Amino acid sequence: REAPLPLPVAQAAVAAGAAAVGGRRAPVRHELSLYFYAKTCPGVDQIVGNVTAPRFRDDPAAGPAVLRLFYHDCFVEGCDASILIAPTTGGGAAARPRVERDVDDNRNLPQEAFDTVEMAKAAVEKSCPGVVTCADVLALAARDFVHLAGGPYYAVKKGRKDSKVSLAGKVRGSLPRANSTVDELLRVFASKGLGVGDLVALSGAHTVGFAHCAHFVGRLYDFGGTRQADPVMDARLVKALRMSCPSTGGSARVVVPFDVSTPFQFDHAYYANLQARLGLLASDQALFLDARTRPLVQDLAADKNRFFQAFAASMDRMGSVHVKKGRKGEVRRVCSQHLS
Ligand code: HEM
Ligand SMILES: [Ca+2]
Ligand SMILES: [Ca+2]
Repeated sequence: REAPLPLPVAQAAVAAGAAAVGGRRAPVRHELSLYFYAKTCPGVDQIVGNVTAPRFRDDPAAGPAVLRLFYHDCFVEGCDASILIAPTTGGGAAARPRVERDVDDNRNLPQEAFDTVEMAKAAVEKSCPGVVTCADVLALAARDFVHLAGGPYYAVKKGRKDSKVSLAGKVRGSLPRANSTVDELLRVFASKGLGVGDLVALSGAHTVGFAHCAHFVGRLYDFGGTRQADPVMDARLVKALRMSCPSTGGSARVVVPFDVSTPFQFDHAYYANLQARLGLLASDQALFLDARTRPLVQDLAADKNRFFQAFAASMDRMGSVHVKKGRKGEVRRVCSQHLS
């Protein structure tokens, strides 16, 4: 298969997301419900949809960015909108408490993702003031963007409370890195109650969106101290990526697509790319190299519908991680600020 190279180089874009392949059930957590707002805000899905659809049209980069935001929320202290709390300003940098967004792993989450959630929340507040949480709005918006990009439409359960805190210290160890091994990926996912099927399916979110050079440049010039490119990466891809990402002196703003064949379409091309050694991050390509995940990659590469089903099921599980209920949480009015 000829992959269309060289790659387009776009200016900074962002996103988040992933899916899961069948198999193991996550442990039962707090129960969310499709009908949580049936009496208090029955139109909530529609209201959010009225914001996400025009956003996708006007600024397609907001889609992957919001999907990634949802993932970064759920993996740190559960799906509680803790990621949305804005860094405080003034009072001197040393004095202010550091929030999740202050941590390196979250710094390049684009502002447009936060703005999109804030717009959807504002629309919901107009119809149902003080009722729907930011955590639920984020889950709905992520679903919408998957669907708008051509992915599956799945029902989103609701009833998450927003967090009362956002602490920088909670991020470390909760998010895998671009060079994580499959062992590490599995360990982090397991700590959220997610299994190997979830890891493979949710990683399929990298069928859309872009990454900054810093996350994969180590594979291009000096892999493991060899002064060579990662031998696993397709040589044409190495060449194309080197054009976008010089070994020194490149722009920190350059981004390249995860999926060289259909970067804007939510399809199952990600998995065929892994088979063709066109995975961008080491953590992506590793899913095809490891015997535990390779059969799942092959399975999803072969069947788009199976990927869509697995992704939807895993998004449901990821969206239920450590959900807060009752007085353990709040319903924020503005997603970037706690109530008090
Ligand atoms: C399995 C472990 C994962 C690792 C190591 C990982 C790592 C990364 C990295 C390094 C980037 C590039 C960020 C940048 O340079 O701006 C990225 C982007 C992205 N991630 Fe992941 N990710 C993982 C799982 C997930 C999951 C579970 C989802 C969602 C379900 C997801 C959705 C995305 C999306 C959509 C983007 C593109 C963002 C954009 O274009 O704005 N990722 N990821
Ligand atoms: Ca969170
Ligand atoms: Ca794609």
